[in-house]
Amino acid sequence: MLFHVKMTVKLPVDMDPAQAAKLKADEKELAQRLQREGKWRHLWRIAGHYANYSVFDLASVEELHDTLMQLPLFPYMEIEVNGLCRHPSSIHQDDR
Ligand SMILES: O=C(O)CC1=CCC(=O)O1
Repeated sequence: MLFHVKMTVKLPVDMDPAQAAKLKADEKELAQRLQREGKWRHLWRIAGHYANYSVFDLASVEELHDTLMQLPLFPYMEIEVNGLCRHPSSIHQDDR
């Protein structure tokens, strides 16, 4: 199942810079592992925002929920999710 996810990061302005750097490094490590596993298909910065558009390929809504909750930055993100399905006019044979 494909999910389009918008993540907007809102770190507290008074967060300790070392804590923020650790959260970002941990987030990057997990994000790159999930990309290597093929679960986090796309990760795009939204220009001009501390936010991203991502596409996840996961087995279920439950797996999406668990994956998002594991993200180190989860407590500091606003997350919007939309499920994706094939468009009848799409010329692409697969969904990649
Ligand atoms: O910077 C972001 O948009 C949040 C984020 C997601 C994966 C990552 O490494 O950072």
